[in-house]
Amino acid sequence: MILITGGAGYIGRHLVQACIDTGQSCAVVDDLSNGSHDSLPQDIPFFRACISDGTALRGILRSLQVKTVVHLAARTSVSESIEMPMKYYDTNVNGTRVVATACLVEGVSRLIYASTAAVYGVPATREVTEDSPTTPVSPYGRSKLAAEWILSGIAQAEQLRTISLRFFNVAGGQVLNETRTGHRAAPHLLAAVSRVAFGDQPYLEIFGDDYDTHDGTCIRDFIHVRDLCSAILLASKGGADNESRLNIGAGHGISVREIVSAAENQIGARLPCLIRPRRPGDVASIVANAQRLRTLGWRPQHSSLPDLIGLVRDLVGERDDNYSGQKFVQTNIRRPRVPFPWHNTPDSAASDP
Ligand SMILES: NC(=O)c1ccc[n+]([C@@H]2O[C@H](COP(=O)([O-])OP(=O)(O)OC[C@H]3O[C@@H](n4cnc5c(N)ncnc54)[C@H](O)[C@@H]3O)[C@@H](O)[C@H]2O)c1
Ligand SMILES: O=c1ccn([C@@H]2O[C@H](COP(=O)(O)OP(=O)(O)O[C@H]3O[C@H](CO)[C@H](O)[C@H](O)[C@H]3O)[C@@H](O)[C@H]2O)c(=O)[nH]1
Repeated sequence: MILITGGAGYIGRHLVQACIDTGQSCAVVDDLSNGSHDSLPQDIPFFRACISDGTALRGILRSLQVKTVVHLAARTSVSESIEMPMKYYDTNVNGTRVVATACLVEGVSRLIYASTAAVYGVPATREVTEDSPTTPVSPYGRSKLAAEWILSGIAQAEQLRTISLRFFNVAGGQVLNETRTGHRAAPHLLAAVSRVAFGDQPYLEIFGDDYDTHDGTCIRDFIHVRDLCSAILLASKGGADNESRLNIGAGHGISVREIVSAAENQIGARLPCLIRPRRPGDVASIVANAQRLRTLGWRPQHSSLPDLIGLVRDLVGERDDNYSGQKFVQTNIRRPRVPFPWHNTPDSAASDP
């Protein structure tokens, strides 16, 4: 039995589905601060609790005889962490300490921790390996790294095996109709592109086009959430027990502009875009060296650019209400608020279109 903290969130609900698909039993604990119980199958044991409540956690671990915990619950926005750092240290550092303590007391064998590429900060090399320096530039990244340190310290002293999986930019399978399903609109790039494509958001804000990259926009390593889940399941079955930290990325960099252009090609319409100032906490470029993960037999199956972008169009078909692909394109043709994405002037970018 695997207990997934934060299992009602974006990655969590995909992980629950991956468990079901592979016959792995699982349960979820989540305080629903940014998740939705409705997005989980009814027969998955669900406990509404905060990870900082050690008594509740211990009771859940004991009653289900949990042997593996996948710890996803966290505050996850880089920009929010700059505005509200204590919220991040409370949940991400103290919350992880409480989860680890409960695991130790209840005899859990393996704790798999959702860390992040944000622990590397501004990389000195094009690709980062697990041994690259960790110099996070946001409270989010610092809080996730501090939690990694707690876990590696425990692993050296106690029976609990811990591994930090450093997720790069997870994409795909976003919730549509976010407001209707009670999810907060995800700030991630691919989610925002999908919203603009569906007409749920009037335009895409591109945060900075003056970075030192080939097209001036930031470069990220996007990994499809299904590929991410297969890596988590590999670790949950002991396939990464010799590692203490692992990069989980596809291993290739894609710029914000490349994402937008690929989406435009897929849907046959322009995405209205506005160039905004750089977003605090963003780094110009970060790409995983995922060689260690590959050595364990993992390969990305869904994380190529066409696969990632294909989702935008595929989702149009999934949407059950008024959005056929035809209407979708018309929506964008009829309602462009910015005539040509890349040509807005600094003046026009200063105010909303
Ligand atoms: N999405 C990404 O691109 C990405 C990249 C790197 C790392 N990660 C990490 O993966 C994990 C999951 O991210 P996500 O994108 O699914 O985020 P999410 O916000 O969708 O999911 C997090 C879940 O944790 C729950 N939660 C938050 N605080 C809690 C608390 N105190 N007690 C119990 N539950 C709580 C929320 O309700 C939510 O359901 C996080 O640890 C995040 O740092 C995500
Ligand atoms: O509407 C948007 C959203 C994003 N971006 C840009 O797209 C890139 C990716 O931004 P995301 O918000 O999608 O992702 P981040 O790289 O900021 O962070 C994500 O990946 C990190 C790991 O690399 C963290 O773990 C974090 O939880 C997760 O949000 C950044 O350059 C950002 O400025 C835009 O231009 N417009």
